[in-house]
Amino acid sequence: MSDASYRDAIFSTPLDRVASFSFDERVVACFPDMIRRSVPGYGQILAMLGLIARRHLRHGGHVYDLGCSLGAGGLALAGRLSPDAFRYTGVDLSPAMVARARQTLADECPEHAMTVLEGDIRILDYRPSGMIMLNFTLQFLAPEERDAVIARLYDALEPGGVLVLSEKIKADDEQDNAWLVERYHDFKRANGYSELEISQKRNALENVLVPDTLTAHHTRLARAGFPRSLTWFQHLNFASLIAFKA
Ligand SMILES: C[S@@+](CC[C@H](N)C(=O)[O-])C[C@H]1O[C@@H](n2cnc3c(N)ncnc32)[C@H](O)[C@@H]1O
Ligand SMILES: O=C(O)C(=O)C[C@]1(C(=O)O)C=C[C@@H](O)C=C1
Repeated sequence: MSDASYRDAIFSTPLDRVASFSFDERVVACFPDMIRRSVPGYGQILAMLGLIARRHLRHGGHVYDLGCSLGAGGLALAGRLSPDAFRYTGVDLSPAMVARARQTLADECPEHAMTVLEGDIRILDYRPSGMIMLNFTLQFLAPEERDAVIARLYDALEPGGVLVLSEKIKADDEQDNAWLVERYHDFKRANGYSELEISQKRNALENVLVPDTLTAHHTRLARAGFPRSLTWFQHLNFASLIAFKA
């Protein structure tokens, strides 16, 4: 890999005031390590994206990766599909993420048609697409903004198109939710995060990453017009859904 990646130590020292989490230069520099150690099943979800595209995307179809960060979704597709099989557009609001994603995709898959736009998925002028990936991004939008974005993605999808939506989730039942969150913290401990890192990150994400329940996600997808959606992956309080446009 051309992009140096550092171990995530952002919340490892006591901070007087824990600022709200943001995708700044410091997060970008350690992002591959952070997401791998913080999202249960992240690698498994990425590994399936190419297989889903092979089944659902017509040859040469267009794919969006919204909130693409360093372009991991694009790399996953390029690993499974030939250059003529798809065109990829990653979109991210963070200039530091966009710069690194462009460099990584150019270095790692020079033969593929990969574009990365700096933009806001809430106001993007979407082009018709066969597949849209929204991996751990919707959770960062204000809850009242989520319906409108999903409705616009439904409109952008071509007939037969699919939306892959991966999210941190909340369980419907409070007791179930507490168990999942406790085991999620065990997962983080097992991946080398300290108590201080876990609690400071939790504070930084408060009101920034607001998870929905799976029920809320499926209901929203139906409201936007998707006739069918299912949860195809769940590991603790992280899940991935797929929604089909008729
Ligand atoms: C957890 S990361 C996504 C991880 C990435 N999809 C992956 O698979 O590696 C969330 C990303 O969403 C981006 N983001 C948040 N709000 C956004 C918005 N309104 N428009 C575009 N990108 C946004 C952030 O800058 C960040 O890079
Ligand atoms: O660390 C956490 O508590 C998380 O929720 C993980 C999570 C995410 O789900 O997006 C939060 C922020 C970073 O983008 C990477 C991973």
